[in-house]
Amino acid sequence: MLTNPETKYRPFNAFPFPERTWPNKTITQAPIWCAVDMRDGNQSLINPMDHDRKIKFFNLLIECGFKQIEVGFPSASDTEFNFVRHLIENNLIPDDVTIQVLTAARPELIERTFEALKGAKKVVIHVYNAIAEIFRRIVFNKSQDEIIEMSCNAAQLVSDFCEKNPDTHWTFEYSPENFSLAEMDFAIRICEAVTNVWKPSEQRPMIINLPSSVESSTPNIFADQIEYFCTHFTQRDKVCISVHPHNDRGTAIAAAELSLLAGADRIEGCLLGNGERTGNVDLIILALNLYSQGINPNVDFHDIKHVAAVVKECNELPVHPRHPYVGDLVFSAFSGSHQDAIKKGFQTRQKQEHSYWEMPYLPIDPADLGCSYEAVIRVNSQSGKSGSAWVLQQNHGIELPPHLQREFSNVIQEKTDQSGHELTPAEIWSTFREEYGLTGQNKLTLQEFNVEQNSPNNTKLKLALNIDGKKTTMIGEGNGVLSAGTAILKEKTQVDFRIEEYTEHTLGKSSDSRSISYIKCSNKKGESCWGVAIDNDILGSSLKALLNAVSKFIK
Ligand SMILES: CC(=O)SCCNC(=O)CCNC(=O)[C@H](O)C(C)(C)COP(=O)(O)OP(=O)(O)OC[C@H]1O[C@@H](n2cnc3c(N)ncnc32)[C@H](O)[C@@H]1OP(=O)(O)O
Ligand SMILES: CC(C)C(=O)C(=O)O
Repeated sequence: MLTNPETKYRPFNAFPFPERTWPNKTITQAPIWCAVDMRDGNQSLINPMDHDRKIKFFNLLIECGFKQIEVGFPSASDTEFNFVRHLIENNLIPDDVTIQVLTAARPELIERTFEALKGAKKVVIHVYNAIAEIFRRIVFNKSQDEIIEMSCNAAQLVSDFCEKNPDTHWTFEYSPENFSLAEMDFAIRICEAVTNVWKPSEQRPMIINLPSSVESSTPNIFADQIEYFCTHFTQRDKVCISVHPHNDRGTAIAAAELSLLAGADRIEGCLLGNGERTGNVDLIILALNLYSQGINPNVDFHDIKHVAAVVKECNELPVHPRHPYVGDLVFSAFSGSHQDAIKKGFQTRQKQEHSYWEMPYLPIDPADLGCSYEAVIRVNSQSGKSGSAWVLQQNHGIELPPHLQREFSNVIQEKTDQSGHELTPAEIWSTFREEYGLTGQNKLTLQEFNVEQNSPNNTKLKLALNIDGKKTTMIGEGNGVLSAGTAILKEKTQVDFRIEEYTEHTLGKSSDSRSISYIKCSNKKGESCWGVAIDNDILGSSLKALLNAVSKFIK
């Protein structure tokens, strides 16, 4: 039996901070990014990355334009240690990239970490220890002062190692782990103490990284914590403030964005949000959120499918089809009213005078991420007339007349209702061809024709037809080719019909483009049929479309 939550859980103990200013701010520029996939991401994998997967991930992060990359926890294992050595010894770190490594505040781990870093050009040396009350009590059994002493001793040791390795450009980073669970004044006190040991300067800059190691509150509270820290930390101008949001409540993105309003300069996270438990904040989402607001994120995801494929391979984890910007379904509309709006959006875009992206239901242009427009509309039983019309337009250049869109949509609806499945573009195309006579398997097929224009209002047409396999030649007259054809077909088939609608256009833009004609005929019983045909010339396509429509009246 479940216990009542009120007897088991307590609400987050937020602190009052009415001086907050972040709600009135907006984000105007990208933060400094640090990708921690190869450390925080890696430590959460079922099978941590081996050397080859790490190299692949490192190269991907460089391709995407990350300039700070946490490459590992060198004291954790030989794989981690050797990987860092491999990068340094083989000169694999571009000059504009700084590697970052993590160590706990333990002397033997710090020593091993510096061994791994010998000969590196630029390094962020990142030290952490947990500071929240529950960790002080349960994990360390230490008082606040003892925890400060542990951090400062570690900071001093790090500083000594840096002094001994002056050829490397060092940046210090300190993370008061589980900052967001800690008492704010204690977090500030411990960071002031570490800063006093490190004495940051231009030569030895310092980052204070404020993690929500376990996300435990709503994102506005995290933003308050960040603003409180930034406004109460006495050496704010000497340090870069970084955040490291985890996603336990599913709000890491919001927490990261609000923390930028609250004063953070830098964000640590992972591609696709990999990381401990529910993951770290997803850097792809954050960057593309900025991009779609007209802010240059300073990282490049122009081929998002490639990025996702490498991340999937290295992490051995799947990507959810609804994952923002990346999932297979995020640029696809199945539902009719969405499809209609998107189709109209693309039509409007061809005529619009400005270049801004204004597209119903598509907050970002899929083409900017290397995705095609083909899949923005997919067809199932939730779809409407614009769905199948879009598929024909995108794949075959076909511009269905509005009434035919409606009629074809009913045909497709019947199929999707029956099958319960999506119809692929190939299935939609073959249904269209069968339905409107484009397969060439009709009662009436055209062999040859000849047109004589006797006067502006008199056309003589000679048609060589195949009717149910038998060849017949007939002659008829009318005020145009279609009326002459109608006269011939009425006589030959004994069907009393008339042409209700006729449209044609070229398929493609070159001089040898083919023509497509659409004809709707109705008979005395009030039945109507559409025929469609494609031919090298417009007379051929219109006569064939007529035959295709009339064929349907012949049982
Ligand atoms: C929030 C984070 O993601 S922090 C990063 C966490 N990442 C990892 O742990 C991955 C890499 N880690 C490892 O491979 C291993 O933990 C190692 C090799 C580094 C260390 O392994 P071990 O020596 O077995 O230590 P273990 O992992 O059990 O750590 C627990 C000990 O470290 C202490 N400790 C934990 N964090 C810290 C810290 N930041 N600073 C100082 N001591 C710490 C604990 O109090 C405990 O000490 P105790 O045994 O005296 O009680
Ligand atoms: C080491 C720190 C930054 C960390 O990974 C966390 O707190 O989640």
